[in-house]
Amino acid sequence: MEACRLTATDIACRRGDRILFAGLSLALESGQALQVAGANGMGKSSLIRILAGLLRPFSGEVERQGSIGLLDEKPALDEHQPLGEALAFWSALDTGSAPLDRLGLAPLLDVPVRYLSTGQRKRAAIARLMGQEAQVWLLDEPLNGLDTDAVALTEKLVEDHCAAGGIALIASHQRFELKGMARLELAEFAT
Ligand SMILES: Nc1ncnc2c1ncn2[C@@H]1O[C@H](COP(=O)(O)OP(=O)(O)OP(=O)(O)O)[C@@H](O)[C@H]1O
Repeated sequence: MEACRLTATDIACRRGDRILFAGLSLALESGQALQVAGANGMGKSSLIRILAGLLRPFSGEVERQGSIGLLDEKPALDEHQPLGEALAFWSALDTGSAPLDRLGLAPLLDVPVRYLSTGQRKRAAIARLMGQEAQVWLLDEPLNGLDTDAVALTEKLVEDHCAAGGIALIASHQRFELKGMARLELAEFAT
């Protein structure tokens, strides 16, 4: 994997008329992972969106080197299509292949996306992320709805991604097991 980098310098986030956090800086290089922790409403999803380039920071700068893969609560999969076809739309464009068997999705390919359970939906979103082969993973609550086996698998996939030279930033209030992962407490930047 080509070298990648994600930096945020002195960023602040405004939502409505509130500044949620300010003075936040981070720098991630190839192979590194960071967990962003914080209570509900602290601004974890907003930070992920700023880092992804989907939301402008109120102040400060973000620099990205490498392709971005975003996993959030809205998988970009057509709700009206069977899972297999919804994933096939992306696999025609993506470079990688999704590990459908490992993610327990193989028996679900005929099921319309809208009928998938919360955990199945999350697994499908992870499958798409894997197929995308992006260098920088921005994961918003990646463990939500997953059972114990799927949690362990997701942690392993992130570990492998970083071992291959990728970056992972994980916004979650849940514990995410990854050796050597740094942790950022959003509360320390709350205004
Ligand atoms: N478009 C918006 N306009 C105004 N306020 C917003 C907007 N989007 C989010 N907010 C507010 O910004 C705050 C932070 O939201 P955000 O989703 O980033 O928090 P979070 O830490 O991810 O929360 P959770 O753990 O509950 O998912 C919340 O108070 C939310 O209501």
